[in-house]
Amino acid sequence: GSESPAAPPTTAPPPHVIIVPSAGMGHLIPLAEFAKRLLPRFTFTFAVPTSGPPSSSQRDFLSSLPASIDTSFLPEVDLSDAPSDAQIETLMSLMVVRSLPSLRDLIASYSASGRRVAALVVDLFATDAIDVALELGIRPFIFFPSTAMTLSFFLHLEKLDETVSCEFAELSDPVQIPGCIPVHGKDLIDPVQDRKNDAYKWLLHHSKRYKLAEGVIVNSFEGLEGGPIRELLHPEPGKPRVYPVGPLIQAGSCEKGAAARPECLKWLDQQPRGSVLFVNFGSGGVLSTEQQNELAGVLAHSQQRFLWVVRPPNDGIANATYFSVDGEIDPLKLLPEGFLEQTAGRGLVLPMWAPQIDVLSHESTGGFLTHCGWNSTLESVFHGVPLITWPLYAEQKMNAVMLTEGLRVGLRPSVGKDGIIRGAEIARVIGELMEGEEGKRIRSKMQELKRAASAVLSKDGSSTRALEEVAKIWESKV
Ligand SMILES: O=c1ccn([C@@H]2O[C@H](COP(=O)(O)OP(=O)(O)O[C@H]3O[C@H](CO)[C@@H](O)[C@H](O)[C@H]3O)[C@@H](O)[C@H]2O)c(=O)[nH]1
Repeated sequence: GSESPAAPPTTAPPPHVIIVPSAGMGHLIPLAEFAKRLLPRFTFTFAVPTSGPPSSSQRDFLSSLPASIDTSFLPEVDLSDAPSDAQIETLMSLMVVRSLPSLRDLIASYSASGRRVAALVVDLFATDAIDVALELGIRPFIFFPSTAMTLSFFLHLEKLDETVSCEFAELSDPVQIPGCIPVHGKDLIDPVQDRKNDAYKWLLHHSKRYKLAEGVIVNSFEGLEGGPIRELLHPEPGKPRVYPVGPLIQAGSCEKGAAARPECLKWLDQQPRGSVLFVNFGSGGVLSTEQQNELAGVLAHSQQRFLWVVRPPNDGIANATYFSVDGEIDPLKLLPEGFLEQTAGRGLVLPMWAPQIDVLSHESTGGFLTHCGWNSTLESVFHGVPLITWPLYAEQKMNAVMLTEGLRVGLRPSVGKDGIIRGAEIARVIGELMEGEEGKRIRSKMQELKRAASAVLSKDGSSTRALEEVAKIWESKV
């Protein structure tokens, strides 16, 4: 009897992919959607750099993901030496750089256990992690959670830096980003507004490193951003390959009729079709006290139905709740006196957070006053909701320019000389969007984009094909 039973067929585990996000829900959410689309062909680990305990929103979100997308919070790094006025891009970048040794250990532990690590996906401010991938023979990819326009700007920044000597906001002519509508320097992304600041140096540093990646995955599609995407897809030496895979957005979580359906959705069920204005400034956006009161005044004195996610105002920084939305103050207490009584029934205020996808996909929602974060924008496009663009920070002003002057799917209120959008102007754009002729035109243009968004995600759509190309590369051995 030399015959031994045949070994049972073993299926090799799927290749593994490590994802390095930089801080903030706006970066985690699209990365997770991206990973979900590639199950079960790959398994994933989020290797999350930290500088303190992760926020509960971050934890809850990561632990709600399918089992084959797991999380490893990298050991806390110390950022206490960073200047107290360090900008968010500086902090995010430092956090990644200081987490590289533990990232290297984590990847090595996978390789040592015989798992093939097929790719390292880093997000826009985590390009330093590319060095670890190159060192360990793993394919480096960048996931760009923002617009193709911003990506085009990143790739063009080195040249701008060499040719422009003043601050960009001082340029009299608008800046021409390849493939994009012209933008005034003051509308470019925040970290380039002060070229002496470390945030600018970091951005320039990252932008020069994009060519080290084997590919850049961007959460957009040609029907939305034809100009920059055609430009980005055009091969040129020193330019990374770009894969437009968007819109990657979350699906709603609250079934109609479900027992645990949140109150705000039950309230929406009672409202007329397309009648409610949804007001929300992303995962971290806050208004100044004066600005918040101005908005509250309009909502209190108009007849407009609304659903408003209210945060404690902040007079210093517009992204005050970015790293955490675990607030201690009840923001409803900070609204102008009498606001809740005046708007009862017609309006609903939610402290801190809303099930945004469920709100945007609800038929009662007829408009979205947004800070123009790219996820919020894509979610609105996907559900065909027209916009009032109210950019606050990061690349949001660029997004607003694209949405209002380029695509014309939103109205942008003008900001006064003192930096405040006054009540009359707020009332004008709300009235125009919800009732006016321009609003009708915007609504129908948004419906066109909505159809284009589902087409690119269909079986033969361009985003499905781009995603498939990425998967094929990862499945092939280095
Ligand atoms: O009450 C809320 C608030 C937010 N969200 C979700 O959180 C995400 C927010 O993302 P986004 O709209 O992109 O805003 P930010 O969190 O501000 O995103 C950061 O990251 C984006 C992608 O890079 C950039 O476009 C933004 O400018 C930047 O601030 C979206 O999926 C929302 O649906 C909720 O579900 N409920």
